[in-house]
Amino acid sequence: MTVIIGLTGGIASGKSTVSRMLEARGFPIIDADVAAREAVKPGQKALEEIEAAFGQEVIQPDGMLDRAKLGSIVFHDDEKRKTLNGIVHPAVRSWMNGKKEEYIQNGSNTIILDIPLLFESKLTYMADKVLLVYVDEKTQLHRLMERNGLSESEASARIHSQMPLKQKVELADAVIDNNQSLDHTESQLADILGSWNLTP
Ligand SMILES: CC(C)(COP(=O)(O)OP(=O)(O)OC[C@H]1O[C@@H](n2cnc3c(N)ncnc32)[C@H](O)[C@@H]1O)[C@@H](O)C(=O)NCCC(=O)NCCS
Ligand SMILES: Nc1ncnc2c1ncn2[C@@H]1O[C@H](COP(=O)(O)OP(=O)(O)OP(=O)(O)O)[C@@H](O)[C@H]1O
Repeated sequence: MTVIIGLTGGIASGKSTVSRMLEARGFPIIDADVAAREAVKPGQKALEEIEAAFGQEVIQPDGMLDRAKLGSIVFHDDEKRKTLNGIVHPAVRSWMNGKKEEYIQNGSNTIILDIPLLFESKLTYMADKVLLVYVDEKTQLHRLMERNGLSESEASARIHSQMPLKQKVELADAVIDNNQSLDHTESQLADILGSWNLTP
């Protein structure tokens, strides 16, 4: 029976960092952010629905979604973010389920679902166990500003559009403290993989 692990956290808490460590150990990763980018490629229904809902201003001259523009709208407006989620999330779920079936067919023992909004979108039913990548808010803000070149207010708006990470700690089956070095993160990951007896 294939074990499904939900990998989650908050924006810039270190999910991709941990999923790269898992990938390096041979675990298949299904990334919701990748699914969300696939869903809004030119020609996809979701992109047409986004244009209908948000206007031409969020579409670049080359027909691609203007992610920065749309982000500047939805991370400051809960209702508009709900509209976007309603358009994109069904396509994300169906893409992830398709990939999951492929890996199950290929005989994977364990599949990692990297889902930033696992708790917010009530997707815990998709996972047998949930692994949270935790970081304190100050570090999260600094790393997000640094990585994305965002102002403090833009970064803070993104962080506060999600469930507080502290709240997610209580809901997860295991937590990786990603506040310190990458080695420290990796050694916690190794311990969890061992205690859960997970193989790729
Ligand atoms: C708003 C968009 C265009 C901004 O694109 P951008 O390239 O700046 O960010 P990217 O997609 O790489 O997401 C970065 C991180 O932002 C956070 N985030 C993204 N979307 C959301 C959302 N709707 N609500 C809360 N947090 C979000 C996640 O932590 C994600 O890992 C994009 O995030 C998007 O299409 N979001 C809607 C789809 C979605 O909810 N994706 C999250 C995974 S399911
Ligand atoms: N332990 C660490 N020490 C220092 N920097 C780190 C550590 N872990 C992650 N980072 C850096 O913090 C930033 C956010 O990490 P990462 O991209 O893995 O987060 P994420 O949760 O995948 O973000 P998103 O929600 O946007 O997908 C990156 O620039 C990454 O290199």
